[in-house]
Amino acid sequence: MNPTNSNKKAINSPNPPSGVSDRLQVIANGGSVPAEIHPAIHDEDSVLDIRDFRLWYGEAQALFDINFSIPRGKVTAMIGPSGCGKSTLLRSVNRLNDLIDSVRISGDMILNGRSIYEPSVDVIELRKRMGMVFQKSNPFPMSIYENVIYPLRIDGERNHGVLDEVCERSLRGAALWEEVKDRLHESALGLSGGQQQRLCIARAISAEPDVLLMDEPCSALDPLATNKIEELIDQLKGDYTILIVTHNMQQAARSSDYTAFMYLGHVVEYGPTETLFQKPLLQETQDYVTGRFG
Ligand SMILES: Nc1ncnc2c1ncn2[C@@H]1O[C@H](COP(=O)(O)OP(=O)(O)OP(=O)(O)O)[C@@H](O)[C@H]1O
Repeated sequence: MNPTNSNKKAINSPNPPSGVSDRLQVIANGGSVPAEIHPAIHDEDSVLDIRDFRLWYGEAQALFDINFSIPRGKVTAMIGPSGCGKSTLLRSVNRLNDLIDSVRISGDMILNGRSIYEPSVDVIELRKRMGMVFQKSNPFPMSIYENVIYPLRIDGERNHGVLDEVCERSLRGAALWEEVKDRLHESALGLSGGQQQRLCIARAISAEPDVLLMDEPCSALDPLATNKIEELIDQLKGDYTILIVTHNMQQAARSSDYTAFMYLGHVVEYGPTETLFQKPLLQETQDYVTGRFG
């Protein structure tokens, strides 16, 4: 497939594109190429459709014409060199970027058939339908129990039976119950780093989100704690749709069902993880996943 002729800068660049291998150069020159989307994705039931999504920080465009869908009950990883827009795209799903004054967007995202960016959308309600886990665990300075049920508390739930049940279910779901069941009312800040991250996952799933967003959830953890989170991701999929940003190629290969390779704000190739890592459609993807650049 040839790059599109949509951008004059690319067409008139001193080294005009001659084919697939020049894609990243075209993008670097400010041009646009259509993403390679593997047909397998079309067989999936999609929970989130990203449509012609673009984002600017002030004058600087960080995301370009993003079009892809996130399959329900699967783990989708976003990979790509630093600064390619992975976190920006992830944060756009729950409209966290709204909190930055200079951000402007166009296009839309459709969650379970409903627009995320329509003016009438209640952003607080929208965020309740998303769980978010950050790079650095962020337990609140309160008990383990209160951390887990926090989303229900702010929703006004007072029934102790319901709160207890959600607390146990979420902690079991986050593979933390056995380790903390005898100290639920102790401070969450006394847990280890890996436990704190699993606690944040428990809090994120307590409100049964439509999508669980994870931004480098293991980057601050040691290999053992990382392993536990990866096992947990494996257990959670099916019940939850997970969208994860990772720098760690092995982690993407191990933990995800689908992978999107991004470069300078563009999705370059998106498909089943195994294919993307072993037999991608594009040489550029092959070069990235085998560590030739990035
Ligand atoms: N708050 C912000 N204001 C202005 N520019 C920003 C802001 N956040 C990110 N950017 C820019 O947007 C682009 C994409 O950044 P983003 O953090 O989304 O990339 P990333 O792929 O997640 O990077 P990394 O892997 O290093 O975390 C970068 O050029 C970055 O400098």
